[in-house]
Amino acid sequence: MEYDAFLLVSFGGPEGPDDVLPFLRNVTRGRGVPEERLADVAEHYRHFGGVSPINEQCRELLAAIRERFAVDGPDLPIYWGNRNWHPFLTDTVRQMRDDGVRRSLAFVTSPYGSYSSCRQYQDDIDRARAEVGDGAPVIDKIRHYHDHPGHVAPHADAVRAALATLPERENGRTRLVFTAHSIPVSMAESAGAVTMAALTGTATGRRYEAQLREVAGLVAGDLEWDLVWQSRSGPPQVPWLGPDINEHLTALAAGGTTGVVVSPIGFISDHLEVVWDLDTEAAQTAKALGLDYVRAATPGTDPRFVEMIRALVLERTEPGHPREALGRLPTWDYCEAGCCAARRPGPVTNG
Ligand SMILES: CC1=C(CCC(=O)O)c2cc3nc(cc4[nH]c(cc5[nH]c(cc1n2)c(C)c5CCC(=O)O)c(CCC(=O)O)c4C)C(CCC(=O)O)=C3C
Ligand SMILES: [Fe+2]
Repeated sequence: MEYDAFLLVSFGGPEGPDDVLPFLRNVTRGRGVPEERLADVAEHYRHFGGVSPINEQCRELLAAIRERFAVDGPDLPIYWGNRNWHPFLTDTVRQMRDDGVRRSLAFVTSPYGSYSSCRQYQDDIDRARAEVGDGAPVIDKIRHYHDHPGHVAPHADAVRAALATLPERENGRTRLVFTAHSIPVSMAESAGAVTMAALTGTATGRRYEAQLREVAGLVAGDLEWDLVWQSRSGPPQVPWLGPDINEHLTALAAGGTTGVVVSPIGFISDHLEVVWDLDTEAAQTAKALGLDYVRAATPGTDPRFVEMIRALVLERTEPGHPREALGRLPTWDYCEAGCCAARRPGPVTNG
Protein backbone atom coordinates (compact mmCIF):
# COMPACT_ATOMS: atom_id res chain seq x y z
CA MET A 1 0.00 0.00 0.00
CA GLU A 2 1.20 3.54 -0.77
CA TYR A 3 1.20 5.92 2.18
CA ASP A 4 2.26 9.54 2.05
CA ALA A 5 2.21 10.49 5.77
CA PHE A 6 2.68 9.22 9.33
CA LEU A 7 0.29 10.34 12.08
CA LEU A 8 0.88 9.99 15.84
CA VAL A 9 -2.47 9.77 17.64
CA SER A 10 -2.64 10.19 21.41
CA PHE A 11 -4.99 10.91 24.30
CA GLY A 12 -4.02 14.56 24.90
CA GLY A 13 -3.74 16.32 28.23
CA PRO A 14 -4.09 19.81 29.72
CA GLU A 15 -1.11 22.18 29.56
CA GLY A 16 -2.20 24.73 32.17
CA PRO A 17 -4.74 25.22 34.98
CA ASP A 18 -7.38 26.71 32.65
CA ASP A 19 -7.24 23.67 30.39
CA VAL A 20 -8.09 21.13 33.10
CA LEU A 21 -11.90 21.31 33.21
CA PRO A 22 -12.46 21.73 29.46
CA PHE A 23 -10.12 18.76 28.90
CA LEU A 24 -11.99 16.62 31.44
CA ARG A 25 -15.31 17.55 29.79
CA ASN A 26 -13.92 16.40 26.43
CA VAL A 27 -12.78 13.08 27.91
CA THR A 28 -16.01 12.30 29.72
CA ARG A 29 -18.65 13.72 27.33
CA GLY A 30 -21.52 11.22 27.21
CA ARG A 31 -19.56 8.66 29.27
CA GLY A 32 -21.53 8.79 32.53
CA VAL A 33 -18.63 9.82 34.81
CA PRO A 34 -19.94 11.36 38.08
CA GLU A 35 -19.18 15.04 38.89
CA GLU A 36 -17.37 14.06 42.14
CA ARG A 37 -14.96 11.90 40.20
CA LEU A 38 -14.24 14.81 37.82
CA ALA A 39 -13.55 17.14 40.76
CA ASP A 40 -11.15 14.55 42.23
CA VAL A 41 -9.30 14.09 38.98
CA ALA A 42 -9.08 17.87 38.41
CA GLU A 43 -7.33 17.98 41.80
CA HIS A 44 -4.76 15.40 40.62
CA TYR A 45 -3.94 17.61 37.62
CA ARG A 46 -3.71 20.70 39.86
CA HIS A 47 -0.93 19.00 41.87
CA PHE A 48 1.11 19.32 38.69
CA GLY A 49 0.14 22.94 37.95
CA GLY A 50 -2.65 21.77 35.64
CA VAL A 51 -0.08 20.32 33.24
CA SER A 52 -0.24 16.69 32.17
CA PRO A 53 3.14 15.34 31.09
CA ILE A 54 1.55 13.48 28.17
CA ASN A 55 1.84 16.17 25.50
CA GLU A 56 5.53 16.78 26.22
CA GLN A 57 6.05 13.01 26.06
CA CYS A 58 4.38 12.96 22.64
CA ARG A 59 6.67 15.79 21.47
CA GLU A 60 9.70 13.82 22.63
CA LEU A 61 8.45 10.68 20.88
CA LEU A 62 7.79 12.68 17.68
CA ALA A 63 11.33 14.10 17.79
CA ALA A 64 12.78 10.61 18.22
CA ILE A 65 10.66 9.22 15.34
CA ARG A 66 11.63 12.16 13.11
CA GLU A 67 15.31 11.60 13.84
CA ARG A 68 15.08 7.87 13.17
CA PHE A 69 13.04 8.24 9.95
CA ALA A 70 15.51 10.89 8.71
CA VAL A 71 18.41 8.41 8.86
CA ASP A 72 16.96 5.26 7.25
CA GLY A 73 13.47 6.25 6.13
CA PRO A 74 10.63 5.92 5.54
CA ASP A 75 10.54 9.38 3.99
CA LEU A 76 7.13 10.50 5.25
CA PRO A 77 5.90 13.81 6.70
CA ILE A 78 5.06 13.34 10.40
CA TYR A 79 1.87 14.69 12.02
CA TRP A 80 0.38 14.58 15.53
CA GLY A 81 -3.23 14.77 16.68
CA ASN A 82 -4.97 14.06 20.01
CA ARG A 83 -8.44 12.83 20.92
CA ASN A 84 -9.04 15.14 23.88
CA TRP A 85 -6.75 18.19 23.71
CA HIS A 86 -4.67 20.37 21.39
CA PRO A 87 -3.43 19.59 18.84
CA PHE A 88 -6.89 18.16 18.12
CA LEU A 89 -7.20 15.42 15.50
CA THR A 90 -9.62 17.50 13.44
CA ASP A 91 -7.15 20.39 13.11
CA THR A 92 -4.34 17.99 12.21
CA VAL A 93 -6.41 16.12 9.63
CA ARG A 94 -7.40 19.46 8.07
CA GLN A 95 -3.71 20.43 7.88
CA MET A 96 -2.92 17.06 6.29
CA ARG A 97 -5.64 17.62 3.69
CA ASP A 98 -4.31 21.15 2.98
CA ASP A 99 -0.79 19.71 2.58
CA GLY A 100 -2.09 17.26 -0.03
CA VAL A 101 -1.88 14.07 2.08
CA ARG A 102 -4.01 11.30 0.53
CA ARG A 103 -3.43 8.23 2.70
CA SER A 104 -1.72 8.08 6.11
CA LEU A 105 -0.80 5.44 8.65
CA ALA A 106 -1.73 6.21 12.26
CA PHE A 107 0.27 5.02 15.27
CA VAL A 108 -1.82 5.14 18.46
CA THR A 109 -0.13 5.46 21.87
CA SER A 110 -2.08 2.49 23.22
CA PRO A 111 -0.86 -1.03 22.30
CA TYR A 112 -4.05 -2.91 23.26
CA GLY A 113 -7.59 -3.66 22.10
CA SER A 114 -10.93 -2.63 23.71
CA TYR A 115 -13.30 0.27 23.08
CA SER A 116 -11.26 2.78 25.13
CA SER A 117 -7.82 1.67 23.97
CA CYS A 118 -8.54 1.06 20.28
CA ARG A 119 -12.00 1.59 18.81
CA GLN A 120 -12.49 5.02 20.40
CA TYR A 121 -9.27 6.22 18.71
CA GLN A 122 -10.55 4.86 15.39
CA ASP A 123 -13.96 6.51 15.93
CA ASP A 124 -12.31 9.85 16.73
CA ILE A 125 -10.14 9.59 13.61
CA ASP A 126 -13.30 8.91 11.57
CA ARG A 127 -15.10 11.83 13.21
CA ALA A 128 -12.16 14.16 12.47
CA ARG A 129 -12.19 13.04 8.81
CA ALA A 130 -15.94 13.64 8.59
CA GLU A 131 -15.53 17.13 10.10
CA VAL A 132 -12.83 17.99 7.57
CA GLY A 133 -15.04 16.62 4.81
CA ASP A 134 -14.06 16.62 1.12
CA GLY A 135 -10.47 15.63 0.46
CA ALA A 136 -9.75 14.37 3.99
CA PRO A 137 -7.01 11.73 3.79
CA VAL A 138 -7.72 8.04 4.34
CA ILE A 139 -6.18 7.10 7.69
CA ASP A 140 -5.29 3.48 8.51
CA LYS A 141 -4.64 2.68 12.16
CA ILE A 142 -1.54 0.55 12.79
CA ARG A 143 -2.18 -2.86 14.42
CA HIS A 144 -1.94 -3.74 18.12
CA TYR A 145 1.74 -3.99 19.07
CA HIS A 146 1.48 -5.26 22.65
CA ASP A 147 3.75 -8.30 22.10
CA HIS A 148 6.20 -6.66 19.69
CA PRO A 149 9.78 -7.07 20.98
CA GLY A 150 10.24 -3.27 20.80
CA HIS A 151 7.43 -2.90 23.35
CA VAL A 152 8.23 -5.90 25.56
CA ALA A 153 12.01 -5.43 25.88
CA PRO A 154 11.98 -1.91 27.40
CA HIS A 155 9.37 -3.01 29.97
CA ALA A 156 11.39 -6.15 30.76
CA ASP A 157 14.62 -4.19 31.29
CA ALA A 158 12.79 -1.64 33.42
CA VAL A 159 11.46 -4.40 35.69
CA ARG A 160 14.99 -5.80 36.20
CA ALA A 161 16.36 -2.31 36.87
CA ALA A 162 13.57 -1.61 39.40
CA LEU A 163 14.11 -4.96 41.15
CA ALA A 164 17.81 -4.13 41.53
CA THR A 165 16.98 -0.94 43.45
CA LEU A 166 14.75 -2.64 46.07
CA PRO A 167 16.51 -2.54 49.43
CA GLU A 168 17.76 -5.91 50.74
CA ARG A 169 15.74 -7.11 53.73
CA GLU A 170 16.34 -10.16 55.83
CA ASN A 171 13.65 -12.73 54.93
CA GLY A 172 12.25 -10.19 52.45
CA ARG A 173 9.56 -11.34 50.04
CA THR A 174 9.17 -9.45 46.79
CA ARG A 175 6.26 -9.41 44.31
CA LEU A 176 6.17 -8.22 40.72
CA VAL A 177 2.86 -6.45 40.11
CA PHE A 178 1.73 -5.35 36.65
CA THR A 179 -0.95 -2.68 36.23
CA ALA A 180 -3.16 -1.37 33.47
CA HIS A 181 -6.05 1.09 33.29
CA SER A 182 -9.23 -0.57 34.54
CA ILE A 183 -12.21 -0.64 32.17
CA PRO A 184 -15.86 -1.54 32.75
CA VAL A 185 -16.41 -5.33 32.80
CA SER A 186 -18.92 -4.98 29.93
CA MET A 187 -16.20 -3.30 27.84
CA ALA A 188 -13.72 -6.05 28.76
CA GLU A 189 -16.20 -8.75 27.72
CA SER A 190 -16.77 -7.31 24.25
CA ALA A 191 -13.10 -6.46 23.58
CA GLY A 192 -12.06 -7.97 20.25
CA ALA A 193 -15.05 -10.33 20.07
CA VAL A 194 -16.34 -9.30 16.64
CA THR A 195 -13.01 -9.55 14.82
CA MET A 196 -12.09 -12.79 16.60
CA ALA A 197 -15.44 -14.23 15.50
CA ALA A 198 -14.69 -13.30 11.89
CA LEU A 199 -11.19 -14.84 12.11
CA THR A 200 -11.86 -17.99 14.12
CA GLY A 201 -15.63 -18.50 14.15
CA THR A 202 -15.73 -17.98 17.92
CA ALA A 203 -16.37 -14.62 19.61
CA THR A 204 -13.81 -14.87 22.41
CA GLY A 205 -13.79 -11.21 23.59
CA ARG A 206 -11.70 -10.28 26.64
CA ARG A 207 -8.90 -9.21 24.29
CA TYR A 208 -7.66 -6.36 26.52
CA GLU A 209 -7.03 -8.70 29.48
CA ALA A 210 -5.64 -11.49 27.27
CA GLN A 211 -3.14 -9.12 25.64
CA LEU A 212 -2.10 -7.71 29.02
CA ARG A 213 -1.60 -11.21 30.42
CA GLU A 214 0.46 -12.09 27.38
CA VAL A 215 2.69 -9.03 27.87
CA ALA A 216 2.96 -9.69 31.62
CA GLY A 217 4.23 -13.22 30.97
CA LEU A 218 6.72 -12.02 28.34
CA VAL A 219 8.04 -9.19 30.54
CA ALA A 220 8.23 -11.32 33.69
CA GLY A 221 10.15 -14.24 32.18
CA ASP A 222 10.73 -16.62 35.10
CA LEU A 223 9.53 -14.17 37.78
CA GLU A 224 6.14 -14.71 39.46
CA TRP A 225 3.66 -11.94 38.75
CA ASP A 226 0.17 -10.51 39.35
CA LEU A 227 -1.91 -8.35 37.01
CA VAL A 228 -4.10 -5.73 38.73
CA TRP A 229 -5.91 -2.54 37.74
CA GLN A 230 -5.66 1.19 38.32
CA SER A 231 -7.40 4.51 37.64
CA ARG A 232 -10.98 3.21 37.88
CA SER A 233 -13.55 5.80 36.86
CA GLY A 234 -17.32 5.70 36.33
CA PRO A 235 -20.18 5.37 38.84
CA PRO A 236 -19.62 2.93 41.72
CA GLN A 237 -22.58 0.69 40.78
CA VAL A 238 -21.03 -0.17 37.38
CA PRO A 239 -18.60 -3.12 37.66
CA TRP A 240 -15.03 -2.47 36.48
CA LEU A 241 -12.01 -4.79 36.34
CA GLY A 242 -10.43 -5.37 39.75
CA PRO A 243 -8.71 -5.67 42.10
CA ASP A 244 -7.38 -2.14 42.29
CA ILE A 245 -3.63 -1.78 42.85
CA ASN A 246 -4.18 -0.24 46.31
CA GLU A 247 -6.40 -3.14 47.47
CA HIS A 248 -3.86 -5.56 46.07
CA LEU A 249 -0.97 -3.94 47.97
CA THR A 250 -2.99 -4.29 51.17
CA ALA A 251 -3.60 -7.99 50.52
CA LEU A 252 0.06 -8.59 49.67
CA ALA A 253 1.27 -6.90 52.86
CA ALA A 254 -1.20 -8.98 54.90
CA GLY A 255 0.22 -12.13 53.27
CA GLY A 256 3.81 -11.34 54.25
CA THR A 257 5.16 -9.56 51.16
CA THR A 258 7.76 -6.94 52.09
CA GLY A 259 8.55 -5.32 48.73
CA VAL A 260 6.88 -4.72 45.37
CA VAL A 261 7.93 -3.70 41.89
CA VAL A 262 5.01 -2.12 40.06
CA SER A 263 5.27 -2.18 36.26
CA PRO A 264 2.58 -0.23 34.36
CA ILE A 265 2.50 -2.38 31.21
CA GLY A 266 -0.83 -0.76 30.26
CA PHE A 267 0.94 2.49 29.36
CA ILE A 268 3.83 3.53 27.11
CA SER A 269 4.80 6.75 28.93
CA ASP A 270 4.79 8.28 32.41
CA HIS A 271 1.65 10.37 31.99
CA LEU A 272 -0.66 11.45 34.77
CA GLU A 273 -2.22 8.04 35.43
CA VAL A 274 1.34 6.88 36.21
CA VAL A 275 2.75 9.86 38.11
CA TRP A 276 -0.43 10.35 40.16
CA ASP A 277 -2.16 6.98 40.54
CA LEU A 278 1.09 5.00 40.98
CA ASP A 279 3.92 7.34 42.00
CA THR A 280 1.72 9.31 44.40
CA GLU A 281 -1.30 7.25 45.53
CA ALA A 282 -0.06 3.65 45.34
CA ALA A 283 3.35 4.71 46.69
CA GLN A 284 1.57 6.25 49.71
CA THR A 285 -0.47 3.09 50.23
CA ALA A 286 2.72 1.00 50.14
CA LYS A 287 4.43 3.32 52.61
CA ALA A 288 1.54 3.12 55.05
CA LEU A 289 1.73 -0.69 54.81
CA GLY A 290 5.49 -0.73 55.36
CA LEU A 291 6.14 -2.17 51.90
CA ASP A 292 9.25 -1.27 49.90
CA TYR A 293 7.91 0.07 46.61
CA VAL A 294 9.52 0.77 43.24
CA ARG A 295 7.73 1.69 40.04
CA ALA A 296 9.31 0.39 36.83
CA ALA A 297 9.81 2.77 33.89
CA THR A 298 7.63 2.84 30.75
CA PRO A 299 9.11 2.65 27.20
CA GLY A 300 8.93 6.43 26.54
CA THR A 301 11.52 7.12 23.82
CA ASP A 302 13.55 3.93 24.27
CA PRO A 303 15.35 3.43 20.91
CA ARG A 304 13.87 -0.07 20.64
CA PHE A 305 10.39 1.34 20.98
CA VAL A 306 11.10 3.97 18.30
CA GLU A 307 12.55 1.25 16.04
CA MET A 308 9.34 -0.75 16.59
CA ILE A 309 7.27 2.18 15.31
CA ARG A 310 9.45 2.28 12.20
CA ALA A 311 9.07 -1.50 11.74
CA LEU A 312 5.28 -1.25 12.09
CA VAL A 313 5.25 1.30 9.27
CA LEU A 314 7.54 -0.83 7.07
CA GLU A 315 5.25 -3.84 7.66
CA ARG A 316 2.54 -1.90 5.86
CA THR A 317 4.64 -0.37 3.10
CA GLU A 318 7.25 -3.00 2.16
CA PRO A 319 6.08 -6.40 0.94
CA GLY A 320 7.58 -9.22 2.98
CA HIS A 321 8.77 -7.02 5.85
CA PRO A 322 8.67 -9.20 9.00
CA ARG A 323 5.68 -8.87 11.31
CA GLU A 324 7.42 -9.34 14.63
CA ALA A 325 5.45 -10.75 17.57
CA LEU A 326 6.54 -12.65 20.68
CA GLY A 327 3.09 -13.84 21.73
CA ARG A 328 0.42 -16.07 20.24
CA LEU A 329 -2.66 -13.88 20.13
CA PRO A 330 -3.45 -12.98 16.54
CA THR A 331 -3.16 -9.37 15.41
CA TRP A 332 -4.73 -7.88 12.29
CA ASP A 333 -4.46 -4.69 10.27
CA TYR A 334 -8.17 -3.87 10.05
CA CYS A 335 -10.75 -4.46 12.77
CA GLU A 336 -14.19 -5.63 11.61
CA ALA A 337 -16.91 -2.97 11.63
CA GLY A 338 -18.57 -3.01 15.05
CA CYS A 339 -15.55 -4.59 16.80
CA CYS A 340 -15.37 -3.27 20.40
CA ALA A 341 -18.34 -0.98 19.63
CA ALA A 342 -19.33 1.36 22.43
CA ARG A 343 -22.27 0.49 24.61
CA ARG A 344 -24.21 3.39 25.99
CA PRO A 345 -23.06 3.63 29.63
CA GLY A 346 -26.57 4.59 30.78
CA PRO A 347 -27.76 4.44 34.39
CA VAL A 348 -27.91 1.01 35.99
CA THR A 349 -31.40 -0.18 36.97
CA ASN A 350 -32.65 -3.35 38.59
CA GLY A 351 -33.55 -6.19 36.23
C1 LIG B 1 -8.16 1.74 28.71
C2 LIG B 1 -7.79 3.17 29.04
C3 LIG B 1 -6.56 3.78 28.83
C4 LIG B 1 -5.32 3.12 28.26
C5 LIG B 1 -5.31 3.27 26.77
C6 LIG B 1 -4.89 4.64 26.30
O1 LIG B 1 -3.79 5.08 26.63
O2 LIG B 1 -5.72 5.28 25.65
C7 LIG B 1 -6.65 5.12 29.28
C8 LIG B 1 -5.62 6.07 29.20
C9 LIG B 1 -5.67 7.37 29.69
N1 LIG B 1 -6.67 7.94 30.43
C10 LIG B 1 -6.31 9.25 30.68
C11 LIG B 1 -7.10 10.17 31.39
C12 LIG B 1 -8.43 9.97 31.76
N2 LIG B 1 -9.19 8.83 31.57
C13 LIG B 1 -10.47 9.03 32.06
C14 LIG B 1 -11.53 8.13 32.03
C15 LIG B 1 -11.51 6.83 31.51
N3 LIG B 1 -10.43 6.16 31.00
C16 LIG B 1 -10.81 4.91 30.55
C17 LIG B 1 -9.99 3.94 29.98
C18 LIG B 1 -8.65 4.15 29.62
N4 LIG B 1 -7.94 5.32 29.75
C19 LIG B 1 -12.22 4.79 30.79
C20 LIG B 1 -13.05 3.60 30.41
C21 LIG B 1 -12.64 5.98 31.37
C22 LIG B 1 -14.06 6.34 31.80
C23 LIG B 1 -14.69 7.27 30.83
C24 LIG B 1 -14.88 6.60 29.51
O3 LIG B 1 -15.68 5.64 29.45
O4 LIG B 1 -14.23 7.02 28.55
C25 LIG B 1 -10.53 10.36 32.57
C26 LIG B 1 -11.77 11.01 33.14
C27 LIG B 1 -11.66 11.21 34.60
C28 LIG B 1 -11.56 9.88 35.34
O5 LIG B 1 -10.48 9.39 35.52
O6 LIG B 1 -12.63 9.39 35.70
C29 LIG B 1 -9.26 10.93 32.39
C30 LIG B 1 -8.79 12.32 32.79
C31 LIG B 1 -5.04 9.53 30.08
C32 LIG B 1 -4.32 10.89 30.08
C33 LIG B 1 -3.42 11.02 31.27
C34 LIG B 1 -2.75 12.37 31.27
O7 LIG B 1 -3.41 13.40 31.19
O8 LIG B 1 -1.52 12.38 31.38
C35 LIG B 1 -4.64 8.37 29.46
C36 LIG B 1 -3.39 8.14 28.67
FE1 LIG C 1 -8.44 6.92 31.03
